[in-house]
Amino acid sequence: MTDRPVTPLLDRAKRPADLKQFSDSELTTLARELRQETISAVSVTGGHLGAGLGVVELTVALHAVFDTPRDKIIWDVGHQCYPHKILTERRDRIRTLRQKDGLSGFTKRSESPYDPFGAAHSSTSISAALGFAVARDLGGNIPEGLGDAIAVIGDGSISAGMAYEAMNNAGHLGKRMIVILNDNEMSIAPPVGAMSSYLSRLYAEEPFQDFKAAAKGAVSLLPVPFREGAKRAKDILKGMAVGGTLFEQLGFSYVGPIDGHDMNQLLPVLRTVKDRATGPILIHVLTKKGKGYAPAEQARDKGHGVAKFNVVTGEQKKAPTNAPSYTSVFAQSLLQEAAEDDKICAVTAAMPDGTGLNLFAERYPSRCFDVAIAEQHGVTFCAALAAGGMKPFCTMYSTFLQRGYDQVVHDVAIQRLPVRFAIDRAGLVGADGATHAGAFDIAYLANLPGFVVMAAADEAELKHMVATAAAHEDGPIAFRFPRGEGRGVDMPERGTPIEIGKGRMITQGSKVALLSFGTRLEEVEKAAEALEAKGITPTIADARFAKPLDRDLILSLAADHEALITIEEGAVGGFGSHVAQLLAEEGVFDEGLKYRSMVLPDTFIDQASPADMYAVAEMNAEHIEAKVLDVLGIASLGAQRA
Ligand SMILES: Cc1ncc(C[n+]2csc(CCOP(=O)(O)OP(=O)(O)O)c2C)c(N)n1
Ligand SMILES: CC(=O)[C@@H](O)[C@H](O)COP(=O)(O)O
Ligand SMILES: [Mg+2]
Repeated sequence: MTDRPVTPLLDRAKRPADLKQFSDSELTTLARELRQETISAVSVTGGHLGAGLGVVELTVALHAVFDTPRDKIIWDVGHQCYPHKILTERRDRIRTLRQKDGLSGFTKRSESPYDPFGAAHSSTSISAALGFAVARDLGGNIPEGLGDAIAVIGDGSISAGMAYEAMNNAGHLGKRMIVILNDNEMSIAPPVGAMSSYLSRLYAEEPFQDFKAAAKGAVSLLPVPFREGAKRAKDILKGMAVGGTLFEQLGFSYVGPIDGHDMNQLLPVLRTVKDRATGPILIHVLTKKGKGYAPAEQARDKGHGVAKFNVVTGEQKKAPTNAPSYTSVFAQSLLQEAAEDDKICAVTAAMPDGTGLNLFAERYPSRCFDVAIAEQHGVTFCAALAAGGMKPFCTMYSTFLQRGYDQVVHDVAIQRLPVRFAIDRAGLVGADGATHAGAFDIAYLANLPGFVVMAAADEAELKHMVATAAAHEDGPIAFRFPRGEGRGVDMPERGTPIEIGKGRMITQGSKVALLSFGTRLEEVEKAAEALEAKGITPTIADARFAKPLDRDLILSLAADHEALITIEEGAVGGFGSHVAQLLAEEGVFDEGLKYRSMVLPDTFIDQASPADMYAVAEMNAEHIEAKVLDVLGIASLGAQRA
């Protein structure tokens, strides 16, 4: 059902400045309409539903109290920004969210001046807010002006080191800035870790103890009705009652916790903070992820990420699948390996479901670790697990592993520790767009001495690579695989370790060799079929390894063919570059080999379906076919004839 909700007040709110004309009770009604509009929009696009629903009142209150875009609202991760987009002159395009040529599912500077800082990876917002605050105080000059800087960060995202690095710096600098801690007691999964327990303690029912001490602090920031209302004061002072919050010790004034769905609390607190803040302030806001939409509230993940759905029933329209997902093949294969080897353990950074490790956690709870959003820690933790004789599988999305890169180099690679990196979401991922593309891991891992880097061409290969990684003890090893379902190939009962550095021939042809690394192999095979019809039979090989390269395979392909083309789902500097280096060093170019390397282009590709994104990258079957014709000079002959 895609009927639009009736939204008379929202229809009048063309831009945030219009909110200034509304009374507080109208703002409450406006929030109700905004929630309905958000649900309606996501029902036709799919996307991150629960987080946005949880911040509807907060979004309205922030835009009503502050003056955006002069004041900067910086949404951490940005997955909760759909209501913000609706209020900031993008309502007309809200039903294009996450679609090709549509609105991004995250905040994006190039999209709107109301998005002062882009995001999608978590825990950057406090650093960004501090940067804006300092730029303001140093006289920075931008067209929208520089006013208040407000970071809105979730209880899941505040687990990451960056947030503490930023608070440490902000508390020291003492600049006026605002951090809103949006505490819904959820990450994607229920949050884990001591910090999460600490936040819960801040609002647990504890007896009110020390009004006097508290009165010196945050309470003086609050408006009179708040100071006088014993119940509210009690609520707000609970943080003080447990002896001064961590945030205060870091130099922030702490206000809260307040009910983030109650405009009568949000508006006065924000107004007072706006009027009186002199230094860094943290406002602790309690919200419910998925608030106001029963199917989201009741879902295990609180509607974190949904497909298109029926608004009335909440039923999601998931596309039928013909093959298991790569993630599930990985997860099942790891379970098989772990059943045979009690040293195998698994680490995720707040993505238990996305990586399939929820299954591992169920079966082997003592060997599975959700370290929260803390990729840097997760990698070093794995390094030491390996140093301690365990066999850790550090299971992360390619894009999030980027955050742990120094740890990969310094703690894993230099010490030659056998950490197994299971890299999910390799290549272009679709609706999450450029921020989530797994574009760089081949390049950033294959340049590290001693690393083994593999890519699975299909789900059976993935199974073998899990077995290979489990068996590999001589230093770090990584294997990558994409988002989505496999090819539907026959699957072995168990994976068998592959010889390190050995690729495989797929078909023997002549003239041109196509050397694939990863799941573009399917497109290569489609291209070969089309080429057959033109009388060209390419040789096809699956490299399996970007490091160590299968020198014999590559040099023999080079020797036996007029042209060699590599293809990989990664940026320049990866597999193809290593092949080119080998060929150059071996003098193969001196003999006249025609060499081409198909990699992701040197641009960030916006969201679309993966196939459409690969079309932009010119890496689908038709592009491979065209590349072959071009390198053999056949396309140009055709062009001359035309
Ligand atoms: C560095 C990084 N790691 C992992 C993720 C995946 N991720 C996106 S949102 C999210 C949960 C965030 O929880 P929280 O900040 O509490 O926001 P909520 O969804 O509860 O509103 C995670 C783990 C990410 N975006 N960035
Ligand atoms: C916002 C975020 O980073 C995650 O929610 C991400 O969108 C999940 O991606 P998958 O859907 O591929 O698990
Ligand atoms: Mg949360």
